[in-house]
Amino acid sequence: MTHDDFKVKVLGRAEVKSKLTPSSLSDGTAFGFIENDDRVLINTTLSNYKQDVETSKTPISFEIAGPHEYLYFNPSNTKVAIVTCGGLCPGVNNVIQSVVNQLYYRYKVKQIVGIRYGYEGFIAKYNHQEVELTPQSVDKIHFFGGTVLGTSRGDQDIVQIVDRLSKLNINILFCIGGDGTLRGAHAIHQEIHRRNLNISVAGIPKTIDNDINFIDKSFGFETAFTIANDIIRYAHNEAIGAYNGIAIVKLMGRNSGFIAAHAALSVHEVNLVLIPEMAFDMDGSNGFLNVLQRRLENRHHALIVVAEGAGQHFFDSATLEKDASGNIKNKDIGLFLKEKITEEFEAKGFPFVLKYIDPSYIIRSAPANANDSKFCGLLAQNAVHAAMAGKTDFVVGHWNSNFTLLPIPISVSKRKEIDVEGELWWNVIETTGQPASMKKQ
Ligand SMILES: Nc1ncnc2c1ncn2[C@@H]1O[C@H](COP(=O)(O)OP(=O)(O)OP(=O)(O)O)[C@@H](O)[C@H]1O
Ligand SMILES: O=P(O)(O)OC[C@H]1O[C@](O)(CO)[C@@H](O)[C@@H]1O
Ligand SMILES: [Mg+2]
Repeated sequence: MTHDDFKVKVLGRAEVKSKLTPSSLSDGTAFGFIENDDRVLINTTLSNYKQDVETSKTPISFEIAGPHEYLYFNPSNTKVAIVTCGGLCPGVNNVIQSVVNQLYYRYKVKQIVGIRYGYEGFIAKYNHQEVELTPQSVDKIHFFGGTVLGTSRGDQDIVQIVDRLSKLNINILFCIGGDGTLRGAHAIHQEIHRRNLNISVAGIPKTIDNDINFIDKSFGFETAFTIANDIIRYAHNEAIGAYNGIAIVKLMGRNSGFIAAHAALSVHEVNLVLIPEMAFDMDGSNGFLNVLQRRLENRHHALIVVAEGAGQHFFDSATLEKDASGNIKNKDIGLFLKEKITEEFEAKGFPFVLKYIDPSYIIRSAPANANDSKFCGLLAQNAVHAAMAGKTDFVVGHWNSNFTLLPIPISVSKRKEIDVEGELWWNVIETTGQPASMKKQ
């Protein structure tokens, strides 16, 4: 990838160049506006910088988000739609509320509609009616988990979506969702572009899995692993309460193990973490079962955290099922581990007590915690700034302490995963004391 791949698109030249009133203090000091060439480096190490200088390469960087002085849209006749798609995630209502408030109070945009139940809300056959959104109607929604607009999975016809956007005279569409939603947003943008329409499409990254590329964290992730933290601590009590007690906690994380890794790092009592990115064997002297048995022989209890996407290689790939959006439905690795441990230890006459805990949706249907609430508000404000300036096909992100804007295709070009040779995974290994590899010898 080159520097140019990271350039955010802007809609064609604006007819009306409205100006944003600066945020200023009574002494006239104004909060600065952002210029299009304000950027943050992807890699800030000195060695990387020297290498770029030596090879005369323009380093890869992201556009910094923030208020632009010149607006593409004229607030008095701008109409905005907001849609939420994919699985629930803490903070969706905070984002909806902050988008509405920022548009209404900062930009004086008064026409805002919510699309019901994800992308299917655009499709006539479902007969979902748009709802008007005002600061009054979204007042207090941030106290609740879920999404007041409703959500859905499943492919929808992009042509019909853009027909509906045109019919409603929408100028800006905010798509709140994960990688699937962002792919959908890009497809909508392409159809808008094909028809030469002036509609901006903005993405706001929602996923507890934290698997969106080039974004250091998605909203909801932190709340999800914080809730998991409590559950793991309680599971530890189950493990230590019995001789050779084993507690297994399965956590969401379809393809990436960030929730499991961060939850384990935040608890410190976890002995084994299994994630999708790490291949492991059941048998053999270094395999999972023997590692677990040695742990029990030494300490007489074991706390295991397993991400739902771990160990999928143990299941027959011919029986794989997909959800309505085409995402692979993982088989239950927690139950599989329970069965394998039971089989092995019973056959050996090795005493144990096993509790399997699957908190499932509980970690994602709760309201956002304080840090996520703050993060949601700032992501939303920055998405509004960029969209009002005419940016399109972008997702608002966060990198190296800055809010950023990324072209959507870049953000979905690859799923973000844990590098098992990188710092985060080594932190997990050092904190848990688990072997670096659980592969057969
Ligand atoms: N390539 C695509 N083109 C058009 N629409 C898409 C595309 N990929 C996904 N979508 C649509 O985006 C919506 C959300 O996708 P999906 O169910 O995968 O959730 P997500 O946004 O990835 O969130 P989660 O993190 O919960 O999985 C669905 O309606 C899906 O059909
Ligand atoms: O059962 P659902 O709602 O399709 O979603 C489950 C998936 O959604 C996620 O929570 C991501 O949103 C994954 O961790 C999980 O695999
Ligand atoms: Mg997804």
